Amino acid sequence: MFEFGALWSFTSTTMASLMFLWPMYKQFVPYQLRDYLENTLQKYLDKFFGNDSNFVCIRFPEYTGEGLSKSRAYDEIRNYLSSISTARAKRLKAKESKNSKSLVLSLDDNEEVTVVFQGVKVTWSSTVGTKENNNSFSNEGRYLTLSFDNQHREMITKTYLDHVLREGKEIALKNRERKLYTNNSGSDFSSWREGRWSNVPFIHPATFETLGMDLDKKEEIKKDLIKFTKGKDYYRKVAKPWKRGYLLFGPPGTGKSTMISAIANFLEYDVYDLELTTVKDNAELKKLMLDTKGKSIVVIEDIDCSLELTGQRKKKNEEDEDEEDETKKEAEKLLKKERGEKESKVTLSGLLNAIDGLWSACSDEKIIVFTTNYVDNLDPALIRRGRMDYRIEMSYCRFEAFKVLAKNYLENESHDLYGEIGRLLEEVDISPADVAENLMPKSDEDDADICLRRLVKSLEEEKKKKAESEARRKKKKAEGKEKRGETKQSEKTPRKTVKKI
Ligand SMILES: Nc1ncnc2c1ncn2[C@@H]1O[C@H](COP(=O)(O)OP(=O)(O)OP(=O)(O)O)[C@@H](O)[C@H]1O
Ligand SMILES: [Mg+2]
Repeated sequence: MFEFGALWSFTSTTMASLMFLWPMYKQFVPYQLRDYLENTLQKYLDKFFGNDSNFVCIRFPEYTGEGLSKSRAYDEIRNYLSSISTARAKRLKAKESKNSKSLVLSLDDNEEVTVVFQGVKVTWSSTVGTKENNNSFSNEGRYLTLSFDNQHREMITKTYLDHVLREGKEIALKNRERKLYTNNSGSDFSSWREGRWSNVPFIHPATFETLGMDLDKKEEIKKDLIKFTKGKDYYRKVAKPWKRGYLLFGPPGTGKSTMISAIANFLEYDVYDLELTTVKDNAELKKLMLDTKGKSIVVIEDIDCSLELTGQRKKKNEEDEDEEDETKKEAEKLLKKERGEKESKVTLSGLLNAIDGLWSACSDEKIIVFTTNYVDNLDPALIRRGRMDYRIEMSYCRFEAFKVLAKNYLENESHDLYGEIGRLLEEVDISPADVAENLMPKSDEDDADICLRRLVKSLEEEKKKKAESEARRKKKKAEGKEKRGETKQSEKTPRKTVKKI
């Protein structure tokens, strides 16, 4: 009885002291010493209970063994842990993201978090090495440790670690600052310093919601894009590189460039704006393409003006018509030579190879976009299916597109003038850019009513112009007919005379 009482009083005193001392220990003992003490204690306890063979630890140092290069695996695991820690860890570390959009939370140093994966419990801990080796030159500076029961070794080292790295990579892609790249010209001084592409943050605000176009067409495009992004296995199955070509064509100001930004924002892709005229030759073009990363859009704007990509295949009779143009182009070439500018030697076949030659399988998930005002001017080989898989015609502004623009610019969804505007838009070909210009308030006094009236006025003017030009065209045609009639008559007369003779 006495012994039980003594044991009880010893246990309760020890527990009370521990409860009292624990917070002080946590607060006052430096974490390096705590780390050491806890690890040693753990080792003895494991030995005592015969547990030491059951636990496996994998250490992931921040720096790789090779000099100062940062370990990619460490970064990916940290990304993976950031979302888990935010929900579960007691101590977190906050850092401002690169684009300062938000704070990024991660597991604090010397803190741990437990994760259950497929029913198996694993523990991640984040450690800062001891003082002697805690410097930037040491591989032991900071590291993450994964510990788990030995019986799950196979599953954790294969399935779970794969899952962690994949998730980490995806999180990094989501959090990254998106870029707009442009190619440096070969002769540019900066090209060898900065690489083939220069970049700036991509911050264009266009989205599919703000894009004025036929709603069904918009939905169709979005569906196609989503299908593409989920198509990794499909493309592998059909043995095709994971890429898709879009051809955007239509008159100026109909939203082709805006559509590219909307696609980039929708898919969260980078954009490579390729200026073909500054690419020296086919070899450089190939290198540029090889230097692009996945999850990106490679854009060649105004492809019909970029290079003479149709020249070699022109029919004979067209060549005569273009003789005058040729002379002009020759003069321009000479002028360029005099100025020391280099002529691009990229050819159609070079471009075709760069788009879907062997290189295209080198990086995944890439969209190639061509834009043009004159689709008929392009060589059929350049825009055949398989190369340009999806053709999108950006057309003049009709009522549905107008409603989107009115909502964007005026925050207006209905008005008495909508009926009249709808009718006029069916009769007149006006670009969304022109409609947008009319809808944009020019002063603080400009309200929706004033802007819509201004639009009606310019639509009516367009209608009048169209009627006038139609009348002129008809008149010309009639005059032409008349002339031809006269000529024929005058041609016929001598023939008849000849016959008579
Ligand atoms: N469909 C549209 N929806 C919303 N805004 C548009 C649309 N089309 C044009 N705009 C507006 O007009 C401006 C010019 O459009 P954009 O540059 O996209 O036309 P584009 O078709 O690329 O013209 P170009 O053939 O001359 O390059 C844009 O900044 C945008 O504000
Ligand atoms: Mg454009």
